[in-house]
Amino acid sequence: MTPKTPQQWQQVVGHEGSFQVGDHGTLLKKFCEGEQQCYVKLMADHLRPFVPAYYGVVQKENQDYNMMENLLTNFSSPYIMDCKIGSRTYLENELQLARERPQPRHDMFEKMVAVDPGAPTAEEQAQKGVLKSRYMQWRETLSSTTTLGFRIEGFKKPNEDCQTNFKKTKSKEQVMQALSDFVESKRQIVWGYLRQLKQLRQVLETSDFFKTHEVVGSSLLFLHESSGKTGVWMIDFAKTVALPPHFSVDHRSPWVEGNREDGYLWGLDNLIDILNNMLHSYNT
Ligand SMILES: Nc1ncnc2c1ncn2[C@@H]1O[C@H](COP(=O)(O)OP(=O)(O)OP(=O)(O)O)[C@@H](O)[C@H]1O
Ligand SMILES: O=P(O)(O)O[C@@H]1[C@H](O)[C@H](O)[C@@H](OP(=O)(O)O)[C@H](OP(=O)(O)O)[C@H]1O
Repeated sequence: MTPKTPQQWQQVVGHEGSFQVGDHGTLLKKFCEGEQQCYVKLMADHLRPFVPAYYGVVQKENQDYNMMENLLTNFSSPYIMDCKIGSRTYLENELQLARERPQPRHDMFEKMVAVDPGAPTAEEQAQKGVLKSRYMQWRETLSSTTTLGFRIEGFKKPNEDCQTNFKKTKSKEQVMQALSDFVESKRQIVWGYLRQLKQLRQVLETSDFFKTHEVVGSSLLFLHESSGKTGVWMIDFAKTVALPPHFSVDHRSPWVEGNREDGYLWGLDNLIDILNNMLHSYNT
């Protein structure tokens, strides 16, 4: 592991308190066994260049962590964006669990009401709670997850606060507007991202890992700096699970319960199309 300096890290979105900055350009994420298994397999897969390097499990103050590469150390003054890829953000077994043991969540009710006071049903209003699966589906349809197969979770520019106000960014035009803001309408940056996303798509089509896994709730982390340097990595495999033997998905077909489709490639196709449109619009 090559020591890298300076050590810097900023979290754009995701659970608070899950991360710690480690030594030598590493990042520690609270241990999740499923995620560990994915990283171990990914280190031996064609996808390896598109994921943070994984260094194993470490313990700190009685907490286990997965230790990985802090991707920000490759950049001096990074612009950072997190896009959640796929047409679905919850696992099929989460739906099953919600049916068997419904547990209305007050925190999710509050988050829902904060965005749209009219969104909860009469029953949800009465119990001041919503099921997680219902909340996640509501978030998907409110944003571009259902219609485009990806959504912008947030971004951060150097010396500015994080922007995370994208829950209602849904139409192609709204998404383009937000992406243009992130890249500050710079042709070279869009071009760099497009090149890397197309490479990623090619590698995904040949990856054994991707062939055999349902990839849900995973993000692409976009990093660039004003010099024109760009990079894209797949992160967050906490809800990426191995498919049963001989079970296959094409990552593009619509999801119906039981088919395990995640819409990952469909979302990536749409994201590439949108960036292509942006590139052409900057020409004129
Ligand atoms: N390897 C990495 N290098 C640099 N930054 C990272 C890395 N992994 C994660 N991050 C930062 O942390 C944020 C959250 O990461 P991640 O999606 O893994 O967390 P999470 O808590 O599992 O999220 P979710 O709420 O989607 O479950 C990302 O948006 C990014 O800003
Ligand atoms: O973005 P929001 O609107 O804040 O909603 C959260 C987001 O969907 C996370 O992806 C999800 O964690 P998982 O991906 O791990 O399910 C979390 O569930 P949680 O509260 O149960 O952690 C939600 O609260």
